[in-house]
Amino acid sequence: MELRLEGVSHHYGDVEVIRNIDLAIPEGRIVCIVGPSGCGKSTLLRFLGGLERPTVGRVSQVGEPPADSINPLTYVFQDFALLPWRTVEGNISLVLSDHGVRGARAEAIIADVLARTKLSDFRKALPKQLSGGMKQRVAIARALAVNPAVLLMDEPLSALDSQTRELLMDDLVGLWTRAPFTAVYVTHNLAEAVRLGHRIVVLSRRPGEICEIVEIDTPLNERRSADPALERTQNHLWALMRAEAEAADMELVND
Ligand SMILES: Nc1ncnc2c1ncn2[C@@H]1O[C@H](COP(=O)(O)OP(=O)(O)OP(=O)(O)O)[C@@H](O)[C@H]1O
Repeated sequence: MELRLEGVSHHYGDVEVIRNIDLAIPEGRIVCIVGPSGCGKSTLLRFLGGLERPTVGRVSQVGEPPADSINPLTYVFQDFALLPWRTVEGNISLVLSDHGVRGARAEAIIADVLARTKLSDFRKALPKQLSGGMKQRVAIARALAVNPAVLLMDEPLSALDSQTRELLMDDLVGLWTRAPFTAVYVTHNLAEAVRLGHRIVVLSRRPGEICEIVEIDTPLNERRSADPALERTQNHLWALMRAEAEAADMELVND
């Protein structure tokens, strides 16, 4: 299933936050959205997930979600959003039972996603017993459990230290390489974007318009952190964003 934004603009009251966005999220690809604070990245993600509607324009789903998809559009948030009183498996079983999936089918799904996210030994742990990286693995496992057509990820690694971010990026690359998924990945971090994005959408400061869409052909599992071509792409992205980020900073100060 593909997602499309066509001619999307949005106002909150008198404030124009998004202007004239046309964007496709192709099946089996990770599309990163980068841009300065307040440019409308999370708002776009809410439109894509159907949580909110744009003032102008169309958000559409093209094609069908996988037949066994339990929740076609699933979010992963920066703050993990785990229930502290439920174990790792309890957090995952809850979203399954919310969709009527229980018993042996739920057990099989939970075992599968825990194995894929290297959490099998932690199924009985409570969130407070886990590091930040492990908590985010649980959130990713929970999202994968519903076999989404599109994963909507809002700064999923921002709350983590840099080493943990590296490990989680490796995990996401491994997960995608073994079973390609479709994702929209909002981030401030350009290193994450060039590591994980097949397509990187650079937004201007508010109102967010598309400055450029950068495609990266290097397969995800061949991308290395010191790769000169990726560094060039990252520098190019930063050159696009720098003036916008500075101007956005000034706007925040003056708000
Ligand atoms: N529900 C709302 N009501 C009014 N204004 C809103 C609402 N949600 C977001 N905004 C404003 O819309 C603009 C875009 O917000 P959004 O959170 O989408 O930006 P962002 O690019 O994700 O920001 P950041 O990078 O800081 O997370 C901001 O100016 C924000 O204050």
